[in-house]
Amino acid sequence: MSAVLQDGYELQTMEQVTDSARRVEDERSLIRARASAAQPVGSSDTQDGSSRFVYVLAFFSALGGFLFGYDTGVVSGAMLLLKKEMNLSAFWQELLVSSTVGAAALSALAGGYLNGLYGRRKCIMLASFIFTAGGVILSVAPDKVVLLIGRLTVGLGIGVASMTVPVYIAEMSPPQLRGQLVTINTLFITGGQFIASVVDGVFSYMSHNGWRYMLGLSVVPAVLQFVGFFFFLPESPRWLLQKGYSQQAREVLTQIRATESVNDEYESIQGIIEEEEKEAGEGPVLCRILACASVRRALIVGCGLQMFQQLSGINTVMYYSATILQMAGVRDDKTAIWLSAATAFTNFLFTLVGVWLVERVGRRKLTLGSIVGTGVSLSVLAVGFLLSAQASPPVNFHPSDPTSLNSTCMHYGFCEQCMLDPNCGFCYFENGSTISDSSCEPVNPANAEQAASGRCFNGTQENPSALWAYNYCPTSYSWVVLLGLVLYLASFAPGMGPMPWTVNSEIYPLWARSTGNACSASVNWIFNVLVSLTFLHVAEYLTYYGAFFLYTGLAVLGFFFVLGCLPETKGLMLEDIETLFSKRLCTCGALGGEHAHYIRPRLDLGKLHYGTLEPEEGIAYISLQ
Ligand SMILES: O[C@H]1[C@H](O)[C@@H](O)[C@H](O)[C@@H](O)[C@H]1O
Repeated sequence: MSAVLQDGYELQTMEQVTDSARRVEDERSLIRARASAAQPVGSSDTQDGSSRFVYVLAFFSALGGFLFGYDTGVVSGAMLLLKKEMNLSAFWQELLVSSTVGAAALSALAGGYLNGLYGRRKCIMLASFIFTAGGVILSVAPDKVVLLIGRLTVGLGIGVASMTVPVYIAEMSPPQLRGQLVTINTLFITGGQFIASVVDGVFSYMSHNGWRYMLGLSVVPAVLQFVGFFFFLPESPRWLLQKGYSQQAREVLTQIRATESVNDEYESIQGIIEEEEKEAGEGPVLCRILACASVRRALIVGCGLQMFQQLSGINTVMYYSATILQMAGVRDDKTAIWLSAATAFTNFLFTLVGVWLVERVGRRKLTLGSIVGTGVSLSVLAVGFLLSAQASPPVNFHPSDPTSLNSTCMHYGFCEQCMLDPNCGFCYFENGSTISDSSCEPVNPANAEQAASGRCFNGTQENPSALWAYNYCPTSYSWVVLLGLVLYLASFAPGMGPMPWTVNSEIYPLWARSTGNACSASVNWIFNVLVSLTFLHVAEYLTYYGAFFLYTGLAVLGFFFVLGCLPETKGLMLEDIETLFSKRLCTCGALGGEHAHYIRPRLDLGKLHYGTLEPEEGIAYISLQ
């Protein structure tokens, strides 16, 4: 028999095949036994003690998530005040917003290295120290350069926290609670975003120095986290064992499980670490990850999930919610700020649904359901924008103001074209649903909430009932867009929001965990900055509905990615999860004795399938589930 071996196939004798098959079955029974041994929460005193402590631990760790949400969310409200007080150009505004996200992308990568070297606890303390320093710098900043330094500092903290906290919580949690506890971190992210929008609302009434409070308040949770970790919270036993601190590791395990009988768990972690050490190759961890097929697969799944999370447009939708609400008829600025807080609250509320569902339905079903809903609601948003564009009111008044005459705004015949040009806005009168005397006029460069001059310029407003629409057009289809927004948050927040973080915290073996999470977190930040920076340009070229149809298409791609690649990790011990991505051998009993078989596992629909191929007979996939 001639054999052509392809990548991923191994030539085996029947004896080896049978032996491997037995090993696979043994391991799988062990996993099942461990999973079923995991009792429901609070079923005994020990479990009560253990879960109480891990909940406290998750709370202090997730303050890192809160700061991530707060610092990324608070800036939009602070910018409204800052741009007036510091006279910031559009370039500086953009710089102050995106510098934080850019710094987070870089420091998430560096965080991987620091995590491996100094452990999870020290990295979380480092992040809270950086957050504190950043908050102080921002609240006392005398000028825009110091503000930039503060925003960069805060970004460094966010990056380290975003990759360390999920790993720490995952490593401390018992398997049956892990998904829920790690998802609490995302709940805190969205909670931080919500509190930030409330703080923005409250301090927006304080036109002088209000931004100092908005940006500086983050110091409070940062100090709380530092103190909590300094005095009470232990290092991860997995990291301790990996570094050879076995006695400490056993003590921490005993403390967090609230029981003396941690032998099984301790030995199982130790066994895996020893095995990993034997197999560990040489060179930088990233090269070893890329060279090892199973971990490489996990990395692709982890980075892909983070990429699709951002490509499905969450931050655009959140950022754009104020405009969507204005389209729906909210005219007053202050009301729009409070309604944006309502959007952030909806995101938070539905993340809570995710915390409740993750251990009930599992990561895979939750992510799949969520991405389907996300895609559908993105298309509802797109249709809403399309209908609004088609019914876009015409420009029928050409004011004789000299500023308008010199501007390109004068050339637009419909509101739709006018609002897609960032330099123009739509000025009109409304009588019931009738729009009259509408014009396209240049926006005031110092304040987009009014025109540069004429009827919609607040300074010399000739007619106070003239309305000004910047970035949107008055439409009677706003309810479709509003429906799309609510549907979007309700479907994105329970799954696509938290699952990329949760799944990443569990899919890598210990030796690759810090680096794997560092890479996937920075993919998240890179795509975050990419999507938010390109949104307005994409909308200019494709219009708003085009941009949202594009996001719909990306969500469809994301669906197939999740469908084909994401296995279920619910209930498994961290040490067992790697096997979901690894090449395994098994045999089909019917195959003949002296035959050699090409064997390759494949991940399909979340179940593991092991394939045996006899050259004459083709591939036969058998499922062990
Ligand atoms: O998981 C979070 C969450 O969904 C936030 O609302 C979003 O702003 C972040 O970008 C994301 O990573």
